[in-house]
Amino acid sequence: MGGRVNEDLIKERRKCTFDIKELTHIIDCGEENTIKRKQIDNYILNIKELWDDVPEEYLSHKERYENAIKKAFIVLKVLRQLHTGNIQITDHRTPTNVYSIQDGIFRNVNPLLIHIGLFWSTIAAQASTEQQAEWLQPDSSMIGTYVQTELGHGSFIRGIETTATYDSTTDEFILHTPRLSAYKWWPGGLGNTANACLVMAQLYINGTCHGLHIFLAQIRDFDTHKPLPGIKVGEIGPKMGFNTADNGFLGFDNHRIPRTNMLMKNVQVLRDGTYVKPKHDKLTYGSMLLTRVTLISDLAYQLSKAATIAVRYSAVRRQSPIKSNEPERQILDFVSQQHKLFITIASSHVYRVVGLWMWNSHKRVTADIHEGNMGQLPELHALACCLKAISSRDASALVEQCRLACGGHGYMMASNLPQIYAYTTAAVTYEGEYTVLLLQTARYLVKFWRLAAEHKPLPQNFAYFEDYIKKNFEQWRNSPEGIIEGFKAIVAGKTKAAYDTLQCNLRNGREFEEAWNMASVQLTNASEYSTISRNDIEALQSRYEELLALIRPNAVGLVDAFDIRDEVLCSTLGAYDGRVYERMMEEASKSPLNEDVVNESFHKYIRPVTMKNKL
Ligand SMILES: CC/C=C\C/C=C\C/C=C\CCCC(=O)SCCNC(=O)CCNC(=O)[C@H](O)C(C)(C)COP(=O)(O)OP(=O)(O)OC[C@H]1O[C@@H](n2cnc3c(N)ncnc32)[C@H](O)[C@@H]1OP(=O)(O)O
Ligand SMILES: Cc1cc2nc3c(=O)[nH]c(=O)nc-3n(C[C@H](O)[C@H](O)[C@H](O)COP(=O)(O)OP(=O)(O)OC[C@H]3O[C@@H](n4cnc5c(N)ncnc54)[C@H](O)[C@@H]3O)c2cc1C
Repeated sequence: MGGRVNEDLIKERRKCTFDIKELTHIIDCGEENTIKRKQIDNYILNIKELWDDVPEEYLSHKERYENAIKKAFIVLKVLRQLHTGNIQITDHRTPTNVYSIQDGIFRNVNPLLIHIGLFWSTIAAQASTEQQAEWLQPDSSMIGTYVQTELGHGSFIRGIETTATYDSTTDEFILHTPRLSAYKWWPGGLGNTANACLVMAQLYINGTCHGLHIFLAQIRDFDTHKPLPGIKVGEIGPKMGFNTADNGFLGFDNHRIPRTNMLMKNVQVLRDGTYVKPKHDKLTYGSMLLTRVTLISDLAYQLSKAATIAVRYSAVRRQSPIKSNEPERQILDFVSQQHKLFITIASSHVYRVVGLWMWNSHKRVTADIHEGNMGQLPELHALACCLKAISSRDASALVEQCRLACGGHGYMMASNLPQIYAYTTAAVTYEGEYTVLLLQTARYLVKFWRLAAEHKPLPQNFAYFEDYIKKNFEQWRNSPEGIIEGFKAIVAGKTKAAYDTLQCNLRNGREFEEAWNMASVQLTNASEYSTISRNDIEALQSRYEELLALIRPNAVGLVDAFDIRDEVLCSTLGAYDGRVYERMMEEASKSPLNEDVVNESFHKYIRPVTMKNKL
């Protein structure tokens, strides 16, 4: 859309006090990455077939999927060409970042998300060298997904009921779905797209259950795409979001696969049925750990999109004067509006930095595991659980706050904020539900509190537990170090409270698991344990308000630095030129309800009632 840039946005950009490009380079981890990102953006976003004439929302469920598949395979073809041309399409930060432009292409979810993000990465991490050589061919016919959750079990995966029974007479596993609750339910791309999948199932050898293992199973004919005999597969129906992801269901009726289709890097079943144990029995859960880590960066990116839309809109939107004799003000001038928006910008930076740190930690710990050293895995798991839980919860709350900050127009699909919310809030549930993951971290913390309470030696990372017990915490100081001290006091205090409740429940004769359940609200909720006083809080509040005023002139510059193209933002409210009302009118004109001046329902249903006695 041509036309002048909104005057208010021009003024905002003029008064920005820092170099926007420099911040973009910091966000991209270096200028060379910015250049590379822009090249890939240009290359892919210039493909005309990727753009819709009719907005996605006006398509039926089936049309949406078919449209998304068309685009997914255009993108896949391009990615393969880039790969063949030896152009590295992932960067060193996280594998999800370069896929972020896909948010714009699909305005929803790529049906190949799990194929690219989980199927390939699980094979790369958990299949043996020979299996990888066979399955990870760039021109493979396999379109895969990650099939774990069942109708009856998602969080408690030890409860999964699908079985893989070894038949030594034929050297095969028999995959079977024993009852309705054992049907696989949810995997992305499973409904119509995938012809293969990685299945999580209970391994049985000679009547002994060895727990959960991962198996590669072909489910559709590669040529005809028809389900193989013994496979019942389909799509699960419309959802709050993710409607182009064809999440599916799957049942096996004694479906046979070769023994060599079990992922065998960490664990093996030999020809004679001998079971060779893994070095750590949670290595099978490795894909969940990796995805939790990458999600933190992805959620930071979703926050930067929501902030860009809401801040630009708030600079353009004028409503009511502050003083009665003044013109109407930009809504960004209201301090309460700044309070709603600036925290979203800040949180995006926080989770971007933490996500990068976790990504590097994951690389380091994975290299150690490769060398047989599992020592750092529990800490990484505890951190990934907690950070995935709070980043998804924060992101969905803040995206919703941005939507509300755009008033009525934020409720329009054309603002793209409802879609960003639907995408973000799903992450609170998938890949480990919020509370369930917090309880995993609590389990880790309580273990170390027990050591502290029993005055046993603690690792350096938990020395502050001992400080808390010995009341070594200093009084609150308003400085970065002081704030960190304050947070340590909160963690120690809330862990102590939960631990004491747990002990009390145990003393009252409860079994451990029951005592744990009774303490679970304390285990997940923050309590007010702090070194901070009422005066400190007042001082912090006024400092916070000063900071809002300091950030205000740079607000538009800060979101411009995220450097998200209009084609990716997909928002009438957030485009770079700020031509909000023009874009809204143009989008409204695409509504099918504007095709006829008089809709035919008037003649069929309205007129016969309203004109009944007058005809
Ligand atoms: C690259 C990615 C790109 C794109 C992706 C983006 C978007 C994708 C969109 C959608 C994808 C959605 C995919 C899915 O949702 S797949 C399904 C995910 N499902 C889950 O996450 C299930 C959650 N449940 C669990 O993880 C487990 O059931 C559990 C809660 C962890 C409990 O497991 P359990 O076996 O019962 O273990 P516990 O008895 O509780 O603990 C025993 C012991 O093991 C430790 N532990 C648990 N998990 C791990 C792990 N992953 N790694 C290391 N250690 C682990 C646990 O701490 C405990 O240790 P102790 O020392 O205390 O004994
Ligand atoms: C959009 C989307 C995409 C998905 N994609 C995939 C996929 O590709 N592959 C796949 O395998 N799965 C996928 N899933 C499934 C997803 O991983 C599960 O839904 C998720 O792990 C939550 O499990 P659940 O549905 O069993 O929830 P439940 O565990 O039934 O949760 C319901 C409630 O019970 C509580 N609860 C459960 N257990 C405990 C406990 N021990 N202590 C305290 N409270 C508890 C929870 O906190 C929650 O409040 C997807 C889900 C969604 C929404």
